[in-house]
Amino acid sequence: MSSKSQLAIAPYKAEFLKTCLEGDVLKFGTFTLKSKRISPYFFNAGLFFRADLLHSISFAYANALAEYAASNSLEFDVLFGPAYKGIPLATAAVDKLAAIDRAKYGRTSYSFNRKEAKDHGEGGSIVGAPLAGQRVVIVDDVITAGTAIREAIEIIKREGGTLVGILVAFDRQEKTPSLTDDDGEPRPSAIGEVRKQYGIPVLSILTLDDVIEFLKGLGTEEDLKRLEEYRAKYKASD
Ligand SMILES: O=P(O)(O)OC[C@H]1O[C@H](OP(=O)(O)OP(=O)(O)O)[C@H](O)[C@@H]1O
Ligand SMILES: O=C(O)c1cc(=O)[nH]c(=O)[nH]1
Repeated sequence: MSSKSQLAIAPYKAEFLKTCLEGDVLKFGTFTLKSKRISPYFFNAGLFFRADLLHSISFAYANALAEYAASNSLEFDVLFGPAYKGIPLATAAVDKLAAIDRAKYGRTSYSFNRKEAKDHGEGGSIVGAPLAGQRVVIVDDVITAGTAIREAIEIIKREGGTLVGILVAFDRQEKTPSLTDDDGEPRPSAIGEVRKQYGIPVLSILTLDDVIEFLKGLGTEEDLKRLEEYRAKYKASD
């Protein structure tokens, strides 16, 4: 890999991106998204199952959150991981927060939803910390059209929690879908809309722009070209 491409983005991002590429978390090809868009790349956080990969992503989450919290006086009680892929991410991130600063984060908790409510035993649809009266940060993998994040926001509201922030590994920086999807009209991203609507920080470790910068000069011209074409088609206006 050339040092030129690695210098184009922050070193901690380049490090995380290399881990994603080595673990096949970030792949190039042809993928159908939840929004039905056809994408030339896919970020599969389900592949952070190996100890070293989970360690890498959960530290990246915890560092990003702790740094933002320190410089912006953000306070939170619970990390909420939407089912399914958000579950191990939020759980591991809470553990790393305590490793970074036990005095500050030792009592920070995790919580997640069941996709189907359980009607026996302890019942209910939330596992982990109850959300009522708590300041909650959503920890998830990717935001594309924002459907999953809006579902998570509704769950937190319903359970009586207060949403204070969102942290994702990857911001695809795509405009929100319209009825015809490819209508050529400028629109903001789902992240931009959520930021505006709720007035909360939405943080991401990596963006599509970061990946494109990183790939420049790496000799993967075909992937780079397809990513740039996709960005031109779906790039959000914010
Ligand atoms: O912004 P959106 O267009 O909603 O798409 C992004 C979401 O879609 C996927 O989750 P999915 O709901 O497929 O569930 P999973 O975690 O069980 O894979 C992915 O993990 C993101 O959370
Ligand atoms: O939009 C999606 O469905 C999506 C995109 C992506 O890169 N990764 C993922 O898990 N889901």
